[in-house]
Amino acid sequence: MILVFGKTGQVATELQRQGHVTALGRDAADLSDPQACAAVIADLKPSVVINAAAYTAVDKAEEEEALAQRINAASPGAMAGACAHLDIPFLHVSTDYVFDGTGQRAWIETDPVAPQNAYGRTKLAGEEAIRASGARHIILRTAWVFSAHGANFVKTMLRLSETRDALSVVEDQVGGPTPAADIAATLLTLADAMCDGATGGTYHYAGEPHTSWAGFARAIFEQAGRDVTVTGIPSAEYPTPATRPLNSRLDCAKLATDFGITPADWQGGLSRVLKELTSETK
Ligand SMILES: NC(=O)C1=CN([C@@H]2O[C@H](COP(=O)(O)OP(=O)(O)OC[C@H]3O[C@@H](n4cnc5c(N)ncnc54)[C@H](OP(=O)(O)O)[C@@H]3O)[C@@H](O)[C@H]2O)C=CC1
Ligand SMILES: Cc1cn([C@H]2C[C@H](O)[C@@H](COP(=O)(O)OP(=O)(O)O[C@H]3O[C@@H](C)C(=O)[C@@H](O)[C@H]3O)O2)c(=O)[nH]c1=O
Ligand SMILES: [Mg+2]
Repeated sequence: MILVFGKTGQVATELQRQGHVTALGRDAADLSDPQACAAVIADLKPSVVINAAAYTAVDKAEEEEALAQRINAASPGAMAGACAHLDIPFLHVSTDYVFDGTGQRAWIETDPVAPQNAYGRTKLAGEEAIRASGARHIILRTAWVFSAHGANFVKTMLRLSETRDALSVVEDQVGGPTPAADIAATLLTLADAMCDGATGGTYHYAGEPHTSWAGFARAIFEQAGRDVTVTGIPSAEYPTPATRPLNSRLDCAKLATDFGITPADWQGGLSRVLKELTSETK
């Protein structure tokens, strides 16, 4: 049995579509309660666990860091501990926001981390708790996740285009938008490999080609056929409670070398997500 924490989120939804998984929502496992998360693993005795739940509200985390820390660090740590006890692999999703965003080069897995906001600090603490647990694990760092479900930048842009014909979007934050469907497929492949005895570790997986949020917005409006003018602005002109890293590029070569998994094609993924959204006549 593949046990998934998370049911309604972007990655959790795609995992349920693509894999034969048992997905636990907040009602079955609340990540603000680490002991309850560990107990459910001990109880169900799955063959592998994937954690696709997290506190992902980046700005709100600035005010709720203690809660975000329980959800993003204490609970994944407790889950990993329970997996170590059962001797089963644990797969977890982390973020580009563990990096400080300096430089232009794509980050490799061993680069120094230095999160710039509360969400990033809690996600980094989650990584550290998992590594300390003794569980055989994969920490898959990804970035800029989008899908037809849940809250994401694509859906925000489409919503804004209903009432606006011009938008200002930051152009100095650069990264790789990543379709949730590709993350789910990658996690399922990695879960198999881990069950077959792969060593695991920390890996980067994101979409290519790299672009800015402004570039991503332009691609969204172009593919969706919406006539919205996007003006690229520096981050300083779009103040938010949480500071975002400027350089979010993730180097995904290690995943290709060890597992033959290449970066996601976000432009193709965007086309599929837009089709799905139109077929739902949203
Ligand atoms: N979104 C992004 O751009 C990125 C995400 N990631 C990481 O990828 C992973 C998946 O993210 P994504 O699919 O986008 O997440 P979403 O924001 O789409 O969904 C978050 C999920 O976590 C659940 N959740 C939140 N709090 C709790 C709680 N206390 N107890 C139980 N469940 C809870 C939510 O359930 P509910 O519906 O009940 O609130 C929801 O299912 C996360 O680890 C995230 O940090 C990494 C990089 C980028
Ligand atoms: C709506 C809007 C946003 N922006 C900017 C703000 C921000 O810098 C950028 C993206 O906005 P978002 O709020 O979608 O970004 P954010 O919620 O920070 O997205 C992040 O979520 C977490 C969970 C991650 O792990 C990251 O990889 C990343 O995907 O666009 C504009 O410049 N103009 C706009 O009109
Ligand atoms: Mg957001």
